[in-house]
Amino acid sequence: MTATLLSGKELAAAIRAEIAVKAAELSAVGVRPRLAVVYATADESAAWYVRLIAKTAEKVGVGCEIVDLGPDASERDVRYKLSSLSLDQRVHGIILQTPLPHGVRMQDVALAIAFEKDVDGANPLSLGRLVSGLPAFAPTTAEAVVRLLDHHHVELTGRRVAVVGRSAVVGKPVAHLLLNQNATVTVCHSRTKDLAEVTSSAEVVVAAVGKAGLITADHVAPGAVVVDVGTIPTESGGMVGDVEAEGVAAKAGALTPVPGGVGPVTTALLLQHTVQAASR
Ligand SMILES: Nc1nc(=O)c2c([nH]1)NC[C@@H]1CN(c3ccc(C(=O)N[C@@H](CCC(=O)O)C(=O)O)cc3)C=[N+]21
Repeated sequence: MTATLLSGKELAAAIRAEIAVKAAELSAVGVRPRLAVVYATADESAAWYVRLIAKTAEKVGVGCEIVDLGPDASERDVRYKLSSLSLDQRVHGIILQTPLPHGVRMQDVALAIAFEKDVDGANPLSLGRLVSGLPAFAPTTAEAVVRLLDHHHVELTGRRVAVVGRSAVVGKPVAHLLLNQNATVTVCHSRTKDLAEVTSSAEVVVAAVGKAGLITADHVAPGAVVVDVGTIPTESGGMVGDVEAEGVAAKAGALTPVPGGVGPVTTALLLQHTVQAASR
């Protein structure tokens, strides 16, 4: 048996087409949706992702402002920039890219992102509102996982789902979104004892750790649905996920590819949130 590939390309294209229409409508009444992308790292893959956002934004008629604070930016520098962008009437969405400079913590600086512009759900207030059932933007990667499963008609109600990873940007919010879809969610992490035993008793496994090949065939039940959130750059300039794809594809029922899975949906949702923020 070989797993069905759950592509994210078609869903991402459909979301982009929707955004293009809405962005054009807004531009026609004088509101051009605009996203600010802030980064403060010399990390090559972050710079690559920033360019990808800018390129995609341009294609769908969303303005994009790239702010490079440099890898030596202080907490104060980052907060100041996020505060001024929050006050800037022309900017509707703000994303602060990771990784951040040494000693700068996302939860501290993201408080400076106005929550109406917090299109990647980074402000602790957004996460709190989300969990409380109040309107808020979810972190795009977490939302992309649930949207992709829905697009491929993967039922979540009553299903056992194992989330591997507990970050504030993916693991925790995706666990919450899955819970909202009535899944029974187990969150695993680096201290989980016998990870393979836990994940192989799940019908859906979401891998969101950032360690290449962590999830092998031994970690999944025959026929399970596996979502790979990892995007780890390889030395040859490619990209791999948290899932050892070849082995897992031979055992799982379905698997999201890397690239071409969760990634494109993530970027599309970032722009969709920006258009939603602009239409308010
Ligand atoms: N605050 C914050 N939020 C993020 O969401 C965030 C971040 N920081 N830092 C960096 C990572 C990385 N990330 C990716 C998103 C989409 C693709 C993506 O679309 N990848 C294409 C690759 C296409 C190609 O290889 O050319 C694909 O999967 O098909 C990749 C990586 C979001 N991140």
